[in-house]
Amino acid sequence: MATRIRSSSKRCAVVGGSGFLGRHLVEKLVEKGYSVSVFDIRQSYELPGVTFHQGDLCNKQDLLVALRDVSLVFHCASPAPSSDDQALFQRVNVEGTRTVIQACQEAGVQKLVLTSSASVVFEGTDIKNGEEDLPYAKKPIDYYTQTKIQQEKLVLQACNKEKGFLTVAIRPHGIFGPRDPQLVPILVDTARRGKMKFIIGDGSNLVDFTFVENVVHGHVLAAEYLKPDSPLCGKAYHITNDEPIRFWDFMSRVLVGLGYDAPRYHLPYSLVYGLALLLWLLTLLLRPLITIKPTFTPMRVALAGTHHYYSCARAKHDMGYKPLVSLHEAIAQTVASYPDLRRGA
Ligand SMILES: NC(=O)C1=CN([C@@H]2O[C@H](COP(=O)(O)OP(=O)(O)OC[C@H]3O[C@@H](n4cnc5c(N)ncnc54)[C@H](OP(=O)(O)O)[C@@H]3O)[C@@H](O)[C@H]2O)C=CC1
Ligand SMILES: CC(C)CCC[C@@H](C)[C@H]1CC[C@H]2C3=C(CC[C@]12C)[C@@]1(C)CCC(=O)C[C@@H]1CC3
Repeated sequence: MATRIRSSSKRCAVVGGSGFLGRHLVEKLVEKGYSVSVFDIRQSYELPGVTFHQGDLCNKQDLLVALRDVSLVFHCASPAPSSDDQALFQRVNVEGTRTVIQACQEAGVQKLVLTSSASVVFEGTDIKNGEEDLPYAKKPIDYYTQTKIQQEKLVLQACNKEKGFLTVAIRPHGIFGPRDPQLVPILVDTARRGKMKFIIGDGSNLVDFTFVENVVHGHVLAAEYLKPDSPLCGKAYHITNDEPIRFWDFMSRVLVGLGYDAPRYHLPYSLVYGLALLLWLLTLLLRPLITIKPTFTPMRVALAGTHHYYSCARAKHDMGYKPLVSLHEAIAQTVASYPDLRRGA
C-alpha cells in the first residue's frame, strides 16, 4: 500500500514527451524520482523509468490508457510552427487540447501544466519587457500562434479548484539547446545555402532566447507550486533566460561558434517583410500544384526584425523562478552539442 501511494504521487505523464522540450523535461523528471508516462505520436528514444504510449492526442481512449494512476500531466505537444497547416493546428492544438482536458478530468488528474508560448501576445510589432497581462494578439501572425492562443485559453479556463483540477500555462520564448530540431538547424541550413549574409533592420532589436534547461526548470517549479491556495491556478507565466539579447548577436554567436560567418549587410525591415508576405501568398496560391517552404516567412522576419522580450517577474515572485544556466553558458553548450552542423562537417 505504501509503495502505491508513493508511486502515484510521483507518477506523471508528458504529452509530447518525444519532442525536443518534452524529452528534456522527461529526463529531468526521471532524475527527480518521478515515474513518467510519455504520450506522443512517435517514440524517439528509450529511458529506464519511462513508459511510452504511442497515439494521437485527439483520441481520448488512447490518452486514458497513458493517464492511468497519473496525478500530474504536462502537455507540450504541438505540430511544428513551420508546418503552416491551418487544419492540423486547429485539430491538434485546439480540438486535441480539449480532448486532453477531458481525458485528464475523466482520469482524475489533479494538475495540468501546459506549454504555451510568449508569442500569444505577439502581433509583429515591438514588445519590450512584456508582462503576462498584455492582451492576446488580436491579429495573430500565423495559424500556429492563433491556435496557441485558443489552446492557452481552454487550459486556463478549465482550472477548477472545487473539482480539484488545477491548471497553469508556461509561456517560454525562443527555446534552444541540444537536440533542438528547429532554431540551430534552420539557421545552419540557411547559412550553408549562403542566405545568412543579411541583417534584417538595423540589428538593434532585443529578443529572448531561452535555454531548454531553464524552460524545464520553469515547468517543474510550476508543477510543484500549483496548489489550491497558490496564485498559480489558472494563470500564465513567462519563462525566459531573463537576458534579452540583440537577435542578430545571438544568431552571430551561434554561427561563429559553428565556424560560419556572421551576417554583415543590412536590409530594410519593411522591404524584407513585404517580400516575405508576397512569397507566402504565392505559396498559398500554388499550394494545390506545388509545395514551397520559404526560409523567410513573415513570422520569422517579424521575429528577426522587432523587439520582443518578456518580463519573468511573475514567475520569480510566485514560484521563485531564476534561470539556472546563463545565456553565455547555454550558447557554449548548444554549439558544442552540434558537431555535425559545424562548417565542413
Ligand atoms: N521551440 C520553441 O522555440 C517554442 C516552443 N513552444 C511550445 O513548446 C512545446 C514543445 O515544442 P518543441 O519541443 O519545440 O516541439 P517538438 O515538435 O519537438 O515536440 C512536440 C512533440 O509533440 C508531438 N505531437 C505533435 N502532434 C501530436 C499529436 N497529435 N499527438 C501526440 N503527439 C503529437 C510531436 O510529434 P511530431 O514531431 O511527429 O509532430 C513532437 O514529438 C510546443 O507546445 C510548442 O508550441 C513554445 C515557445 C517556443
Ligand atoms: C532565417 C533566419 C531569419 C532565422 C533563423 C532562426 C529561426 C528559425 C528562429 C529564430 C527565432 C525562433 C522562434 C521560433 C521558431 C524558430 C525561430 C523562428 C518560434 C516561432 C517557435 C515557436 C514559438 O512558440 C515561438 C518561437 C519564437 C522564436
